Amino acid sequence: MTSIDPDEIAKFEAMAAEWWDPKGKFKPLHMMNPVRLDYVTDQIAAEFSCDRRALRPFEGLRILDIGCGGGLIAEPMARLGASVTGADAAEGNIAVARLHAQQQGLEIDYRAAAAETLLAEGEAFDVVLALEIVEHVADPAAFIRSCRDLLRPGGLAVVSTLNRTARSFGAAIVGAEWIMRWLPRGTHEWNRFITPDELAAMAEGAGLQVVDRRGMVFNPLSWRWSLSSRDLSVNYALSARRPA
Ligand SMILES: C[S@@+](CC[C@H](N)C(=O)[O-])C[C@H]1O[C@@H](n2cnc3c(N)ncnc32)[C@H](O)[C@@H]1O
Ligand SMILES: [Mg+2]
Repeated sequence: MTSIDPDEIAKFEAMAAEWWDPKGKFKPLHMMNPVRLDYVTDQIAAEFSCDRRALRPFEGLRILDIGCGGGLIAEPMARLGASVTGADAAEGNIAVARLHAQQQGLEIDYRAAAAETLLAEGEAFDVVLALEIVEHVADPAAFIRSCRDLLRPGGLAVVSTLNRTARSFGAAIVGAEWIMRWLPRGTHEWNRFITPDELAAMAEGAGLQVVDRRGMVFNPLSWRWSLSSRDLSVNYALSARRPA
């Protein structure tokens, strides 16, 4: 089994140099990053009863960021004290991520690998982050099962992706690719987007307990992102626990 879809990896290889350019092709991820980080941090802190006021609240936690890209989330996780492994199937991304972490003086274990490769190596983590990757893998349900297997019992998975709605077509394809041209045309394929119910069913099918679902909403008037428990129509995240 491989979760790798070669055409998808090629798209990301071609954009690798732009990961840390906030005005480049990953502008949407940079814009969304603070709100995403808030969500991920809250979920992890709640699940593992971390002391949010501590200097390094995630000290002692082993976090895997699967499909880490340039490390936009792996880096803040390391700053919060976690021991972070970042894996991506695109080697160019890993080269960029390694160099950037080094420049920041951060120690992150970066690997050019898919989830299955880490599994074969017998790795297990307290937290698996799979942000904006399920819509790019070959078989999302099988990928979620690999994420489960990479969690130790009692571990937490946080998955974020795009819902498959008329609004997500308008925002992610027409808005971000055709009008704003933030992303090259064809970066996203709408029919690969996954609804929250479908993602929850995949998680439950893998034996995970869904603990939270949250929308990440962009307001074009204030140009701001916020979290919402009601509006999951475009971007959203789901957290699920592997039972102990
Ligand atoms: C949209 S990017 C998201 C990057 C990062 N998670 C973030 O949100 O900032 C998706 C990433 O997943 C990677 N990817 C796609 N399929 C993968 C697979 N099967 N195994 C590992 N990485 C994969 C791509 O190379 C790309 O870097
Ligand atoms: Mg995406």
